[in-house]
Amino acid sequence: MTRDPIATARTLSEALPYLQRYAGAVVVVKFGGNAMGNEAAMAEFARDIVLMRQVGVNPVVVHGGGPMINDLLGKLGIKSEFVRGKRVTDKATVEVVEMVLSGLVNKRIVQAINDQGGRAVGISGKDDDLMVCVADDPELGFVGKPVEMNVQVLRDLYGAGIIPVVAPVATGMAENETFNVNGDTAAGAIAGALQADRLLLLTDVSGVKDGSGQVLSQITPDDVRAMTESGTISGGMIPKTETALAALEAGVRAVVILDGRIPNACLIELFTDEGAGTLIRSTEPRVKPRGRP
Ligand SMILES: Nc1ncnc2c1ncn2[C@@H]1O[C@H](COP(=O)(O)OP(=O)(O)O)[C@@H](O)[C@H]1O
Ligand SMILES: CC(=O)N[C@@H](CCC(=O)OP(=O)(O)O)C(=O)O
Repeated sequence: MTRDPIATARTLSEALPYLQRYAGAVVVVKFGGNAMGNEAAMAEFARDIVLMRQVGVNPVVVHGGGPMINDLLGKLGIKSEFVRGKRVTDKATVEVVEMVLSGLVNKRIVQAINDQGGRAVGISGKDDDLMVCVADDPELGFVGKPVEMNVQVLRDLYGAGIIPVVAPVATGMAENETFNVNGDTAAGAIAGALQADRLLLLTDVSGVKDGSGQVLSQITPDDVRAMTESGTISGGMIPKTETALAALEAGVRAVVILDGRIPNACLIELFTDEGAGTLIRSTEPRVKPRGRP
């Protein structure tokens, strides 16, 4: 590929207001299992995260790994089903979930970030009691609903220049209890507790689509409620938009649902005029701020 050095320099120059705007910001990024794709996509994601850290953003990565859990459950001959976008989780399943999320997937992301020159440390919701849960719904078994968040460990990590990578597995109120937490739910709870500037939910669709299949560039919580009522928002999009509304309620400034499979998705959203995906925020129009606030 031939590169135009003038265009490269211009791109960097145009990013200046956004670099200034996001210096010191806390950005929680949910990396879904479907967005992880192949090794190249993983490396690309890791590079974006390292670049964010390099320009003074404090990224916190929260990951999923549903397809990877399905793989191991399949090999072990354990069946599992989903109810309203969440996996019904019995004792055998929760052990597999913890193995896959806290082990395989978490360490794969940590390694990818470190390979790009970042300093990533992988933890789960159990570490330092980051996320304490109760059962979400008796029908779902060991699926957790976060009720107590202890996010100081994340502040300590990013304060020291480290990129925390969080597996959505949590501890319960009783001793020796383990909960499987939906990755979107975990990311929203963490973003809310940190009062994050942005929550980016990376998935495998280009954003929230309207009835005719067009991606909407910005919607309000009222739009989300109306679209859920009418059935325009359904399936796996429900936990995402529910998470978005809860996060906004908790004080997160804006939530973006975007396609993690497109190259440099996070950078496009944070550092370009166009942005990416669907921004969910209360009322203000999608006008990117110029320079320091
Ligand atoms: N209005 C909508 N706009 C976009 N996607 C939607 C909408 N309603 C339902 N969906 C579905 O939600 C899915 C995304 O959720 P999911 O597959 O659970 O993502 P992930 O695995 O990244 O968490 C899309 O693939 C799409 O099929
Ligand atoms: C309760 C629940 O559904 N937990 C999810 C956790 C992983 C996840 O959220 O993965 P994605 O983001 O890749 O979908 C699960 O067991 O699949």
